[in-house]
Amino acid sequence: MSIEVNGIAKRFGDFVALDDVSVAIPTGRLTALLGPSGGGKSTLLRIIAGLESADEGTVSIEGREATHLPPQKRNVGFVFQHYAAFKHMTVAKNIAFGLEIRTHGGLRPPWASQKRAERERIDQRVAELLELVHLSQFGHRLPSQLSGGQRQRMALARALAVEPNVLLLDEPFGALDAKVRKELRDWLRRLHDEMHVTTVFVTHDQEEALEVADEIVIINDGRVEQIGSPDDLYDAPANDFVMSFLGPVTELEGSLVRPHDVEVVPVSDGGPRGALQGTVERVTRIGFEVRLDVRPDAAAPVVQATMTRTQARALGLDEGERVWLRARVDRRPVASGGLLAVR
Ligand SMILES: Nc1ncnc2c1ncn2[C@@H]1O[C@H](COP(=O)(O)OP(=O)(O)OP(=O)(O)O)[C@@H](O)[C@H]1O
Repeated sequence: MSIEVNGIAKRFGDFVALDDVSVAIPTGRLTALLGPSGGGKSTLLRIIAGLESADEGTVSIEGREATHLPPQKRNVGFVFQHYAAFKHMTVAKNIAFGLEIRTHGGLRPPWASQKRAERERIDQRVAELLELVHLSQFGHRLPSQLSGGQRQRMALARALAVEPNVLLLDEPFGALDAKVRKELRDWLRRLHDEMHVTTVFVTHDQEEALEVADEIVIINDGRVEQIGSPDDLYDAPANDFVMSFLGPVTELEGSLVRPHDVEVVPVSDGGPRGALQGTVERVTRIGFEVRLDVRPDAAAPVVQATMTRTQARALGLDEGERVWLRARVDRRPVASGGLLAVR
């Protein structure tokens, strides 16, 4: 394991931000800390980085006890949502900064020949990093002359420059628009496949986590709800919270089910007897998908079902149509009160 967090507790005054959190993050993987706003994701990441200290518990990085180590001794790279670049330095200089500090602590080496050799080594490394983040032609620009997405890639290059054991990213694409976010997400996955640096990133975006991460840690209200691969979590959620957080859910005969797992058959077609009967109240077309709101005859909440346009057309489904409803898969009993069901 690359990072082991054990029994971490963190309070801000009376407020419990993290409560007995234990997580083991495997080496070389891309792990997402996912959960709703205020759940404690950033606090956990900052404790791993050493930017915040825990009230209880331990952190070890690459097998080394790190609970009381300062951030600069942990060999971690860090990227925030809003990256603070040195505005007056070029992109290349920004990336070189960490390398220069590391090699000679900011002091000039005494001999001219030494200085030249070192300069060449750093320049070469910066050129490699610029290529890695696809910014080769932008090295001479100032950060203000880059787009938001390019700036975040520069931030990643800077974090990677010192060859960290672990890369920690706090909503790295959070401030960007949806299209750029999506591009950077694909790019991060490819970059990770090339580099295999153990990476932990915070996100509140389910799709981002499901698409990019090898492992997902779901954090809510200062606690870990579940840890697993995207498939594990999606197919076998540990509880209603995880199920509802990872995708849409609807209530069908007292159980939670995903709308695309609701089978809808017109009553006129015979249909699966014994299922719930209802009337299609609304048909909404969203891109290739069709969403149906069906009001059951029995006193029960409206059921949502989704299917492709082709399926909807083949079934001839329209508003006012009488239909049978049935779940295609096992369902989860609804938590008391059914608060998580879509109504
Ligand atoms: N320095 C602080 N002082 C007081 N409260 C804090 C401090 N830092 C965080 N908190 C509180 O701790 C809780 C967890 O915050 P944290 O930033 O870890 O959540 P998060 O899951 O990362 O949320 P978001 O997605 O909104 O960033 C929040 O309720 C926040 O208000």
